[in-house]
Amino acid sequence: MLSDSTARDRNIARARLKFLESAEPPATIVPEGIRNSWQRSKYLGIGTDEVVVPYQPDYDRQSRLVRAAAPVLDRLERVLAGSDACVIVTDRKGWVRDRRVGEKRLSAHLDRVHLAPGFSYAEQFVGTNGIGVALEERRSYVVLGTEHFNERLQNVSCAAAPIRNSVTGRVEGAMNLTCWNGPERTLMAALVQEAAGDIERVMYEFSSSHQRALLEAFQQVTHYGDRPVLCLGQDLVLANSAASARLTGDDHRLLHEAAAELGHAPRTRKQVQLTGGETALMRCRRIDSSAGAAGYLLELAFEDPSSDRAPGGVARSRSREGQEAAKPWPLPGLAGTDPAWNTVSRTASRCARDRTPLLLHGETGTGKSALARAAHALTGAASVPVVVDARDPRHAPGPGPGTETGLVPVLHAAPTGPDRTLVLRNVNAVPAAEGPAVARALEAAAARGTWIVGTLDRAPGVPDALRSSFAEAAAVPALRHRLADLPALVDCLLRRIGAGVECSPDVLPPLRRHDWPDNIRQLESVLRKAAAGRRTHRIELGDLPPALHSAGSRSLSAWESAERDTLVQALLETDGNKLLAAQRLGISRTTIYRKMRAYGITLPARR
Ligand SMILES: Nc1ncnc2c1ncn2[C@@H]1O[C@H](COP(=O)(O)OP(=O)(O)OP(=O)(O)O)[C@@H](O)[C@H]1O
Repeated sequence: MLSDSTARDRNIARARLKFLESAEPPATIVPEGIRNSWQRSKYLGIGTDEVVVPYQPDYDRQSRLVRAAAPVLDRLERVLAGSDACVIVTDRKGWVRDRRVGEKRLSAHLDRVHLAPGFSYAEQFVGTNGIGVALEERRSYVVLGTEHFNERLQNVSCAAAPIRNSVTGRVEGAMNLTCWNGPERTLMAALVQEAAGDIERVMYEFSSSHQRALLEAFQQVTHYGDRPVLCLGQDLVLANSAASARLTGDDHRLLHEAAAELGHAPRTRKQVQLTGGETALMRCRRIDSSAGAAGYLLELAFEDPSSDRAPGGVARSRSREGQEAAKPWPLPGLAGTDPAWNTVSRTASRCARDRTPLLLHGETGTGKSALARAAHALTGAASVPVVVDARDPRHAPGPGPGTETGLVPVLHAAPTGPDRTLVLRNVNAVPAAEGPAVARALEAAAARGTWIVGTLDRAPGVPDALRSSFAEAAAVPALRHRLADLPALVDCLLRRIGAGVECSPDVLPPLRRHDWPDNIRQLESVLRKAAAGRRTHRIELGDLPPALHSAGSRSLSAWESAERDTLVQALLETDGNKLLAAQRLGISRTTIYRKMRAYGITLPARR
C-alpha cells in the first residue's frame, strides 16, 4: 500500500499533467496557493522541462541583507552539516545571494538547476517554487516535490519565508530551505520562519544604528542654517524643506549614485545635473555607524542665486562656482555644455595658457586626450601635441639598466618648447621603477615651456614619483553623467563621420538609456557602424546594434547575446509587434514577453 504522502504526490503529479495539457484550471486537490502559482506560470509561458534563469554575477556581496544573513546562515550551516538540506537567502526579487549546502550530491543538483548565487529564482522565470511563491504571495510557503511547475525541481521540496524590514514591513528578501523529498519535510516551514526572523532582527539592529547616525548628522547640519540638506541611507531619506522643495525622487537616486561614486573621500564636492536640467553643487560626507557605512549627508547649492539663502559665505561662493560652470566653454572640434564638462574645459584652457602641468582623470573614452589637444589648439599653437601612451607595449622597459628602451627615451625625444604640448597617456601604467626618470623627463620638458598633460582612467595609482609632476588635476565626466549633451555629441560625431549622415530622433532614447562604459569613444563607434550599415539616408532605430535596445547591465554569455540579438532583430523587423515576432521565431507570445523582460529589451510602442 502507498504511504499517504506518496499517494498525495501521485495525485498532485496527475493534476499537474492534466492542467498542463488542458485549458481547465487545476483540480481542487491542489492547494490554492499552488494552483494560483501554476496558473501564473502557465500564463507566462514558463518551460517545464528546463530551468532557464537569468544570471547576474555582479551583485553587492556586502549588502545589508547579505551581511545580516551571514551569521544566521553560518549557524544553520553548522547544524545542517552532512544532512541533505540546503539554506538559501535571496533578495526581494528572488536573486540568490547566499547558499549553504549540507551534502555534495544536493549541491551538485542545485548547481545543475541554477539554484545558486547570482541566479534568479523568481516565479516569473522558474515557475512555482518555494522562493518564487513566498515572494509573490508575501507569506511563508512550502512547495513539495511534485507541486513544482518545473519537472527538474520535483525531486526536492522547499520552504521559504519572506524577510521583512521590521520597521517598514517591506519585504527585503526570502529565506529558503531545500532538501530532497522525504518524510521530515513537515518541520521545514517552522525552521525557515525562525531563520527569517533572526535575519530580520540583525537587519533591524543594523538599520537602527544607521538611522541614528544619519539622523544625528542631519540634525547637526540643519540646526545652523536653511541651506538645502539631504541625507540618504539605504531605506531612509531625510530632507529639509529647502531640499525637498527642489528635488524629486529621481534626483535622490542621481545624487545617491553621485555620492557613492565619490566613495570614501571624507568631504568632497561634485556638480550634479538634476532631472529638471538644474545643476546642484553638492558637498558630500559619508556617514558611518557602528554597523558600517550608513549613508551620505549632502549639502547642496543650486545654480540659481535666489535659491542660495545660506547665511555663511561658503554656499554663496559655491553658487558662483555653479554659475561659472553653467557657462559653456567651447573648444575646437568638441561638443558639450554640461557644467562638469564646461569646468574641465575651462581648467584645461587656463592650464594650457599658463603652461601649468595638468592631470586629467576620468573613465576611458571620456575625451581626456581630446581635451588636451583642443586646449592646446586654443592657445594658437601651430604644432600638434605629442601623445605618449605608457601602456604602449613598445615603451615597455628594457631588460636592464642602460638599455635604450622604455618611456624615458621616447619622452626625451619629444619636441619641446613654448608652443608644444606633451601628453602622457595612462600615467598609472608607468612602471614604478621608471617613475623617477619619467618625472625628470617631464620636468625637463616643462622647464623648456612645454605644456605637460597626464591622463588617467579609473584605475588607482599615480606612481609616487610622479605625484608632484602635475600642479593641477581635473575630472572629465563620464558620458552617462552628461546625457543632456548627447544630441550635441551625436551631431558633432556625425559631422566627423561624413557627408550628410543624419540621425532619426527615435534613435536618441535608446542612446540615452545605455550605460556607455567606454563613453564617447563607444558612442562614436556605434554611430560609425550604424552609419555604414544604414538602410536609408539617415540612421534609424533598426540600424543600432541589438545591445542598445536592451537595458540589462549584466554581462551576457555568448548564447544569451545571440538569443537577445535574434529577439531584437525579430522585433525590429515586425515594427515592435510582439505577436508577429513570436510567430516568426516559433515561440509563444508569453515567452517573448518573458525574454524581453529578462534582457531588458525596450522598443518604442508600435505606430
Ligand atoms: N566633447 C567631445 N566632443 C566630441 N568628441 C569627443 C568629445 N570628447 C571625446 N570625444 C571623442 O571621443 C573619442 C575618445 O576620446 P579620447 O581618446 O580623448 O578619450 P580618453 O579619455 O583620452 O580615453 P583613454 O582613457 O582611453 O585614453 C575621441 O574620438 C574623441 O575625439
